[in-house]
Amino acid sequence: MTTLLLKNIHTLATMDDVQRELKNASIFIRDNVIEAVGSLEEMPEQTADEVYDLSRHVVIPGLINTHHHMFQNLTRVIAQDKELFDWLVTLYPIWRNLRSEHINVSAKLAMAELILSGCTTSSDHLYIYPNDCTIEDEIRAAQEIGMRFHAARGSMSLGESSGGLPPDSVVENEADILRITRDIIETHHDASRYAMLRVVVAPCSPFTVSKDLMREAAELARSYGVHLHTHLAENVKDIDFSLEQFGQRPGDYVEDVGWVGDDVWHAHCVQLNHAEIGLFARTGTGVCHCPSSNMRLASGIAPIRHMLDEGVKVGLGVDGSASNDSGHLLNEARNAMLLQRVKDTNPGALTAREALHIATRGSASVLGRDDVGAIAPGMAADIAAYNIDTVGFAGALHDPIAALMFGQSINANQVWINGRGVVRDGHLTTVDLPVLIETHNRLSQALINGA
Ligand SMILES: Nc1nc2[nH]c(O)nc2c(=O)[nH]1
Repeated sequence: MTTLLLKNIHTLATMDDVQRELKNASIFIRDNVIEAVGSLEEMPEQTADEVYDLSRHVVIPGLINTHHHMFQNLTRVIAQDKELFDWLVTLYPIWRNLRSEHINVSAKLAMAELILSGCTTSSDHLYIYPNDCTIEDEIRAAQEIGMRFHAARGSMSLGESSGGLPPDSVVENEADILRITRDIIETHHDASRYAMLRVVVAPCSPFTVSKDLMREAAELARSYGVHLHTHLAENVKDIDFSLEQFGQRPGDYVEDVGWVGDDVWHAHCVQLNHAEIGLFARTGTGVCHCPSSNMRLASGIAPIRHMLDEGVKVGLGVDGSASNDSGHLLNEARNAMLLQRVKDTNPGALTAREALHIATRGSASVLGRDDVGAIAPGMAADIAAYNIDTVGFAGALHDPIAALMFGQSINANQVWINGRGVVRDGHLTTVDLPVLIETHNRLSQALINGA
């Protein structure tokens, strides 16, 4: 057993059930679990195997990212001025040449970027499997870097010739998709508390898979008790496709194929209407909000305030790096807060604390986890600490928690995942970042050049 004591914390946002915010606080950790939170006198021991003085830090629970396409790091800033469908059609032929090494390296790069921003748990929606790519390429990446990971086994089966958006050359056979997804669940899914790896069943979107696959995927997921994830109602073209192809709005579509419930979360949901928001609230269906991508692709502004008021579970996601094109989760929370104010022309539409709540507790609930997202006894030791002696905090020390959201989106100085220090003094401890960046750039350049 090893112990870790974080003490003298300048400001601690616990995000616990009563949203406690503490000054001069301490956290005591045994192995991978938080044992105590409070003053130093309240800790079970006043010292530990490792002790950190965080008197110049604001500390929060590790942020949680509920939607990404990590392979897209290789193809950033392409199709810069296109909406979703045209953007995808530009990129599919480049992604057609992905190989196993691309998936592994880009996932590690994406995870490095997320962790440095203070994110400790991420999902990734990997939906394209050309050549020798497998989801195990990114599972390996998560294990190597030490990130808590929800591997969403995506898929595309509806090629252009069947009325779908992607070219036939990048889609898979549905029987293969279901067989491989079952194998991945059986091999890798860990349902236990503090699990570092879970599997999610995740056909890509209504315009890339058949309704049969959606139905069968839901049955498969439920037979194993794993979560379901897809894209939904991302922009107006997406709604038009649903009406033309299925004669249904997204709400009717997801009800029809069994994709509502507290084991389901949908990315984007920009264009959900009032009735559909009610459906999501009644059924416990979750939403991942991706504000930067929605701005980049001009998809619209998701009605997050309305969703929260109706009781919809809302989490946060950076989305793929080809439509964001950054994977900084703190910045995503900032954009969520600011964008909702624009939507509602209301400076109180989303507060800093609410934005932080979405990025921690909201995201945890969307992923179906009650062991991450808060700093409280019995929770996993996933913690991010930001140095407040920085230019961005100058003048904001009276409220460092608000400054994290309103101010410059900085990187974390220290990050622990499952009790393990993965960022020390601003540097990743588990990967050689300069080497990783160099390898990633070499692979990216060759992929974009069509080599
Ligand atoms: N933002 C994104 N939306 C998508 N829909 C879909 O089918 N693929 C994507 C994607 O990569 N990004």
